[in-house]
Amino acid sequence: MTTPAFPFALAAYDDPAALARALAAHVAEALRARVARDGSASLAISGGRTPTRFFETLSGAPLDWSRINVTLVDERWVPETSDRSNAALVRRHLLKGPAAAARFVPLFTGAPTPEDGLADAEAAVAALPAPFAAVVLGMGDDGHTASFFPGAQALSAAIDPAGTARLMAVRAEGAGEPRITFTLPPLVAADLLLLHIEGATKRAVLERAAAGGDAAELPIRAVLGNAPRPLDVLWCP
Ligand SMILES: O=C(O)[C@H](O)[C@@H](O)[C@H](O)[C@H](O)COP(=O)(O)O
Repeated sequence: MTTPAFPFALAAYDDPAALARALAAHVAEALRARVARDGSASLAISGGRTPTRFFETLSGAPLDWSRINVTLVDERWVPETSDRSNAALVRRHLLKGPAAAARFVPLFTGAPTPEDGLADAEAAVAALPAPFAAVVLGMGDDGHTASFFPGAQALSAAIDPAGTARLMAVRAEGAGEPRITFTLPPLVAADLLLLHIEGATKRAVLERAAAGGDAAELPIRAVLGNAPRPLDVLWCP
């Protein structure tokens, strides 16, 4: 067996419920540790279809949620009335029960475009305790993570490990609507950085990415190649 260009550590679970329990336990532990150390903590989570069960499980975690800030790794530039809104997903599935006490910092500002809203969104996230205690990434079948989409004009700036912008507006064919995303540096600086993927297709994409090649083709490579240690991946069929 050849060593992959970008090593990662994969934990495989039997089913989505077992994965969600393990993921929620890891994230809760990272949040608890940061609250104990600093008095507050922040968490950045992904939207899309995969994380719903994880959100539901985490919402019941016995944490001092009033000390926890929650934001999104990326957001589609739509209001919360849209069924494409990641913020709406977080409100519906995470910010309830004990987790209703968390402070949520959405990325959508109501401005007409993400370029117009960028400064206000930057100001909102600048107030978050940094670095993130935990970041949970997802991945699309095209190898995008956060809003690092193949073919996006902003891609090389968004995944520049030496970049200084925290947020960036992104437009890409595969993205649907315009988006706003955290850039690579604040994401890989998290105390705990996890990738949550489900299904054989995504696992195959991850393995192809890890074998090496250009991040412009499979942007998840930017995370695999710049994470401070082999990326922790939670997977189930
Ligand atoms: O807003 C988004 O779309 C996400 O934050 C995105 O990066 C997501 O994690 C992947 O697209 C996977 O999405 P699925 O879970 O729907 O496959």
